[in-house]
Amino acid sequence: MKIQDLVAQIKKKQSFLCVGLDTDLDKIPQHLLKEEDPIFEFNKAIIDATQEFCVAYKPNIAFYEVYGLSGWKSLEKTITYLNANYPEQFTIADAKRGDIGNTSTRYAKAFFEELNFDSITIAPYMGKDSVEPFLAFKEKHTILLALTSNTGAFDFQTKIVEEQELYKRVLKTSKAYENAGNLMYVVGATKAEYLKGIREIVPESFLLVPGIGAQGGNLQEVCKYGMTKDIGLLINSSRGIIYASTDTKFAFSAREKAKQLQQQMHLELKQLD
Ligand SMILES: O=C(O)c1cc(=O)[nH]c(=O)n1[C@@H]1O[C@H](COP(=O)(O)O)[C@@H](O)[C@H]1O
Repeated sequence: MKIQDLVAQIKKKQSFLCVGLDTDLDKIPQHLLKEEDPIFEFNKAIIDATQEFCVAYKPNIAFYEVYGLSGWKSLEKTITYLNANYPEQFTIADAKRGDIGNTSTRYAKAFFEELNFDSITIAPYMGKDSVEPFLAFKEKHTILLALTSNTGAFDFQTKIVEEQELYKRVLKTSKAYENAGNLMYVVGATKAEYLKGIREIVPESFLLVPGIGAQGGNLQEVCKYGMTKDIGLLINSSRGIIYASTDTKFAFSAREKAKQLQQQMHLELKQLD
């Protein structure tokens, strides 16, 4: 998907919400466990119930890998369902990959070609030749971890390297990569106060912002410092939406949560007009 198409969807739906499909068999409603593929049935119900209020879905791959072959099948069915029924939705494989060049190319083919995701999350630690194989794919997007939402972010990302915080160096250095136009960045909602400085380096790039809801990040704070004239934000919520309730009304509860967030986003977007 092209960025212009994503921006058009955001404006049309008045939402820059990404729903995280971190689907856990221990947390989904128990009545689904009798289905042949409970993970897919859960995802399908959540997608159908929330799609009106969001513009993106982000399955975190760990939640599928943990179930081996059957988990991969559930993931494949989920992305196929999304692409077939809601092709306007931007899809993110939250896989946090990155390796030497030829290996990165295999990861890119797996998620961009075999599974047909629009984007993938990538760790920048191995540098240019580990990231560029992902950037080589046209109309696909590489979402580089910049400043993450967890406390461990302070172990390395905020440390000074050549007179600058490492996450700022990641932003600056990656801007010079080949096909850098395909880059987006992850910035945790719990680090909203850093967004002003981040926008000085990447004024227009789209940011994937996880960490509202369960992790305590604040949507208004993120918008205040992170929003651009073309919005430039995808705000993710996983547990806060998909486990809003765990009874037979789970899909309706998820829809209500997504709707609440969409309404808050609508208010933020009105300020851009
Ligand atoms: O890349 C991510 O999506 C990510 C980066 C980050 O810094 N923090 C973070 O929480 N995430 C992911 O975003 C999701 C957050 O889930 P909730 O806290 O349940 O909304 C999980 O899938 C995390 O793996």
